[in-house]
Amino acid sequence: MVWRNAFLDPAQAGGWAVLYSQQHFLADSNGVLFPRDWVKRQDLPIIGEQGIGHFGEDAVYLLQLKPSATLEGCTWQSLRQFMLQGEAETFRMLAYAAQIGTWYAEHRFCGSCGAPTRQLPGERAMRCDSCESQHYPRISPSMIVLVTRGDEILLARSPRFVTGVYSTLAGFVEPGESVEHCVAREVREEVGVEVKNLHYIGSQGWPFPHSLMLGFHAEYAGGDIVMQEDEIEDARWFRVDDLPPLPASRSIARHLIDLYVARRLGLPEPSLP
Ligand SMILES: NC(=O)c1ccc[n+]([C@@H]2O[C@H](COP(=O)([O-])OP(=O)(O)OC[C@H]3O[C@@H](n4cnc5c(N)ncnc54)[C@H](O)[C@@H]3O)[C@@H](O)[C@H]2O)c1
Ligand SMILES: [Mg+2]
Ligand SMILES: [Zn+2]
Repeated sequence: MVWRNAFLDPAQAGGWAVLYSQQHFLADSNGVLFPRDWVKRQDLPIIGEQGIGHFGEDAVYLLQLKPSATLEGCTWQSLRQFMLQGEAETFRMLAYAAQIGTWYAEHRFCGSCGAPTRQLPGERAMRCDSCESQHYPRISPSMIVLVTRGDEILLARSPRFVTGVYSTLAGFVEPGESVEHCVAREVREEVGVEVKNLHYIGSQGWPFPHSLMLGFHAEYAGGDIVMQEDEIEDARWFRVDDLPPLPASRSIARHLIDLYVARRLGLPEPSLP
């Protein structure tokens, strides 16, 4: 089944609902989709409602709930869990739903003047009538890069990672800089080395909570590894045939690594998930 984003009017009855709060979805043994009209009879603390798209032929709505909400036979499951183990199209749907939920939760009041906002009909925007501003879903561009040196790749560990896992370097683009500049700056800040010959590989929406990852390969150009305090716990060069535990297979971090390794070892190239 294929997921497609769409703007649906919540005034329409019927369809299916995903039940969302703070990066979690209610799920039972049948999954995350519940008959919407039935859900609305369950006396749940609903904060907001959005029509978000179609899963196959079915209309899907996002019901934003208070975190205290409970539904018999259901448990709250994290978006990260669906990224790690869920079916691909279901994860795409939930990734979109979570970002719409985050946007809605963070823009119920105007950031400029503090007045309550209202949702514009027909557009994914929160409107402040008091100061006439509009607030759209926020997307945070971030670079992610695999630094390479022939048969070696530079991987690092953040203290936040699962024990033993090493990954590529990543960081948020700052206002006014290009993504290319961000790659060079973040690599310098996090591991102290210089890079050259950037190659853009591809991008990935990353809903934790609203990053857009822009992925690169870059060649090592000089410098010794100097780790950034607090951010980087360890960073080293690894040979492509002797790698540590790597990030989740659905991440662009993993794709950048797998792609480079495949090219070096003459294996078939993987495609971006
Ligand atoms: N999909 C993937 O494969 C993959 C892999 C690694 C990182 N990521 C994502 O890349 C993003 C950036 O990576 P990072 O954590 O190394 O970033 P980073 O190196 O820029 O440092 C993180 C710090 O940036 C600050 N920050 C948080 N949100 C921000 C924002 N919207 N704009 C600017 N600064 C912000 C915070 O102080 C945070 O501790 C994160 O969202 C992370 O989840 C995705
Ligand atoms: Mg970083
Ligand atoms: Zn306002």
